[in-house]
Amino acid sequence: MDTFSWYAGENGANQKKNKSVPLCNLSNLQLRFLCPSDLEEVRALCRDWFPIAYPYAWYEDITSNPRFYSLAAIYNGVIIGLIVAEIKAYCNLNKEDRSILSSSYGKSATVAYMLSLGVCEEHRRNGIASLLLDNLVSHLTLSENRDCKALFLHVLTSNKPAILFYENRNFKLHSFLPYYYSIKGTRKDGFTYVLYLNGGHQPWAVYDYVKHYGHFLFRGDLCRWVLVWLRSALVWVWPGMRRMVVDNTTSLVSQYSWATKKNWLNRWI
Ligand SMILES: CC(=O)SCCNC(=O)CCNC(=O)[C@H](O)C(C)(C)COP(=O)(O)OP(=O)(O)OC[C@H]1O[C@@H](n2cnc3c(N)ncnc32)[C@H](O)[C@@H]1OP(=O)(O)O
Repeated sequence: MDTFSWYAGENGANQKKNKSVPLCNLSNLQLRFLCPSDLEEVRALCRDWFPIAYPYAWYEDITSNPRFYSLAAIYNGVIIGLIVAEIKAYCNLNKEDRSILSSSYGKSATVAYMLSLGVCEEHRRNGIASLLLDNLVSHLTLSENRDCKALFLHVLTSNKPAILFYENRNFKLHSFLPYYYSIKGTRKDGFTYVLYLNGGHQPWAVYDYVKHYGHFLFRGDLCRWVLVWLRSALVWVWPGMRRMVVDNTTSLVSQYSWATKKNWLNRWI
């Protein structure tokens, strides 16, 4: 049976140094949605995994309300991991989360918020969180969820294993949230991480506009459009010019395209 050594991160409470633990056999692992009878088991796990105390109503919600995508990994009949997410209308997001998505998606856009992801300590670094996340992402990329443009979450800046996990899974750091959490009366900083889905992207910055329109100009589209527009204007002013203008602009356009391509080839080959 394979073994591994725990990584010693800064957040030492959850990790054991150089302790070998057995990998669980993924073929004995089952995935199923949470149900109301899981409430106490889930509550005990979350108390163990997270420093934040959730109210009882939160556990009732995630174990019974179909609005939540609450998926559990079960091993030998016991919950060893779970992921909880919710799809929200973009316009209902809190102020600090609004900058996640470009406003160009309009009012129909939705985003998924990951409330929780956790795996029992003895089963970590075994691909279980990845499996749960893959399931969630598959669900969010179904055609019925194509309006869902991003999956985002908040994480404590001190939670190195989780940050490494999300970065390893292509989440991008979106923002720093100073004093976002209140843990046992102490304020702690958070990060927002985002994974864009279904063609979603963040609002464009100056660099993105320069890149987009630079590419547009380089392709010569703008130049071609100006020539076509000039041709139409001339033909409208003086219909007798038609034959001459059409011939000249056609050759101009093709000369321009060839010159651009040649320039490109000279520069890069
Ligand atoms: C929205 C939120 O809930 S944020 C809070 C996240 N949850 C928690 O902090 C609860 C406590 N932590 C955990 O439950 C787990 O450590 C999790 C959920 C962060 C990761 O679960 P795991 O099942 O261990 O993840 P998985 O095995 O799929 O890890 C995949 C990758 O994540 C990264 N990773 C995960 N844990 C670590 C770690 N301790 N050290 C370094 N990298 C890590 C690695 O890149 C790893 O790939 P590798 O094993 O090939 O190096």
